[in-house]
Amino acid sequence: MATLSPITANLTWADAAPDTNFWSTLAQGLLPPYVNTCRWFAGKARQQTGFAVRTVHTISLPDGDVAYLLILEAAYADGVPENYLLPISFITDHAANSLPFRLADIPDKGRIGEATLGEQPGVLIDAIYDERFRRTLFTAIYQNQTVPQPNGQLTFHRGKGLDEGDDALPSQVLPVDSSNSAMTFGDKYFMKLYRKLFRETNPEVDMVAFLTDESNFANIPAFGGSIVWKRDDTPDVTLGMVQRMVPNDKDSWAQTGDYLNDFLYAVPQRLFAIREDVFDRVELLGKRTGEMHCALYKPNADAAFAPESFTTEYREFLIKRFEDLLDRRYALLIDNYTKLDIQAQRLAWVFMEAKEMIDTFIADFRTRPFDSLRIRIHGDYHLGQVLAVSQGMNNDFVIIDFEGEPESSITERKIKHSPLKDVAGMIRSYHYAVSAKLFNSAETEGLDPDHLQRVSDRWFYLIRDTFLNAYMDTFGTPHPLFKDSSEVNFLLLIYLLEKAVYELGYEISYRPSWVKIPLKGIIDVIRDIEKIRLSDGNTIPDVPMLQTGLLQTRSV
Ligand SMILES: Nc1ncnc2c1ncn2[C@@H]1O[C@H](COP(=O)(O)OP(=O)(O)O)[C@@H](O)[C@H]1O
Ligand SMILES: O=P(O)(O)O[C@H]1O[C@H](CO)[C@@H](O[C@H]2O[C@H](CO)[C@@H](O)[C@H](O)[C@H]2O)[C@H](O)[C@H]1O
Repeated sequence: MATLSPITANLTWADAAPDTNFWSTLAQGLLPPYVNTCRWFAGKARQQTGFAVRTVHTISLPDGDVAYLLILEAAYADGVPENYLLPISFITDHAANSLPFRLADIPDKGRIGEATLGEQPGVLIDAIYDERFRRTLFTAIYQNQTVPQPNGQLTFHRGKGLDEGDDALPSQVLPVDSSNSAMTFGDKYFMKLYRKLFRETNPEVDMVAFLTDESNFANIPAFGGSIVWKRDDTPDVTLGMVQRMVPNDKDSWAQTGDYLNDFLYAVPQRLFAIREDVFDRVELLGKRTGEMHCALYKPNADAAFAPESFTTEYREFLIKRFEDLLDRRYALLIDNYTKLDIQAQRLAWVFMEAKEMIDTFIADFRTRPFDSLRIRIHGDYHLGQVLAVSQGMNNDFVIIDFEGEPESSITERKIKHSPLKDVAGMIRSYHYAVSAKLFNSAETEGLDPDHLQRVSDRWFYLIRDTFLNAYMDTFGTPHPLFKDSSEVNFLLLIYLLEKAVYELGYEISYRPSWVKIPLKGIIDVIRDIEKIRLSDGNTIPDVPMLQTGLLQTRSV
């Protein structure tokens, strides 16, 4: 908890909702330092100019107390402000012992700060750690409630995946650190509260509904309901979603980490060891990824999901977005350059020096003929988005988190792309997995970094090609979505580069010690672009395969 002086106000917590002075004191005092410690807050690396509580929704708790759903605006020196959802409860010292949960169990990251309100000392907490608040949200969904608020209404919608009789399940907060907050109910349901908010419905709800209702895709959790803030003449804002809980051993990031342990232990002995079942798992994930894209490819679907070609509009959108992303990343790198270690600084230089070449490569995308198709995709596909399931599904995978890239606007997240963007996401993730393991483990301390890099690359290329081959095999020929291997390779390079450049910002903002991983990913693509660059530098007639050449001989 931030060690700031407690705030004091004359009002009682129950009367706080309309008191703008109180919220403004909070937004200028306790909230900024607190929010800056939260994993879900994406503005840490930006120059913040202030916070403001824009809306306060009241949630009445079963014992007569209240919690509030704050819409907190974060403003920056550059760019538009962002809005975040912050549920908040006030636990008085007096009431602390009679609650259905123990204050001592709330982790520091859930404690906003001390306050004395109406002469009652206590602590302000993130309400997800308040069992009464969690229960109230779930009951409201179960009962399809609509709760009027001074600014619109909160609509709780119950989906098909929620069973009768499940209205009073014990709940807990999942200890995962990610862009949103996760809670579970009776180990049967999973609720996600979205943190960064947009003036539009969240694409995750559309995607989950389409994959369940239109395609019967079995490898996602069934839809259990949603929480939406509705106002007249303003687009709906999705605040949360419930899905069936998938009993999973771990996500594929953790599972790949386990497999990599075996690999890691062999490295100091100069052994290159990958178990056969690692390849089986990677192949299965390639197949499930292909099946997810088949399920999203419905030639007769309505406009939101119908396949589209590589129109000029899309190309211009992608180019503009990429150029903006690059500009922001170069600026972010310059601002944070001195905080990087020497190795990261070297990689950052190579990236900055390749700017012109990258610009030319992107520009080629403007005019290059493309006959491949675009569809709705997962959008933020990586190993952490795939749960490894053993119970009932026989060591299979379940794909989650269809929210898209946290940094993109919601409108952008609904734009159709080549599914190779997801494929690139997973390839990047394998690169992350091996890099994080080999370069951050005690077992490899003191080993020659160049040797480690070679070993890491070898693992990565083998796994990447195994994944790609299994993915491609899922569709049969001719491929419904990709015209030929040259288009596949060009698109993969462009999406790999875009993803790694995106990740660079993610790491600078959230995990500065991992910045080297996406930088290395960027440099790898730059090397591939260098290979295919023609002396006249204008167009690339045929794009050869990345590194190992497996795709080159494949027909698609
Ligand atoms: N349906 C589910 N069943 C069980 N666990 C889940 C489910 N959905 C998500 N999780 C767990 O919660 C974590 C966060 O969920 P995710 O959808 O990725 O949220 P975020 O948008 O915050 O990244 C996942 O990594 C996974 O461990
Ligand atoms: O919070 P989300 O799951 O929506 O996604 C964000 O966080 C991810 C990290 O948790 C981030 O993924 C990056 O790190 C992963 C390892 O932790 C790695 O597997 C991914 O390849 C890498 O992109 C993701 O980019 C971000 O959007």
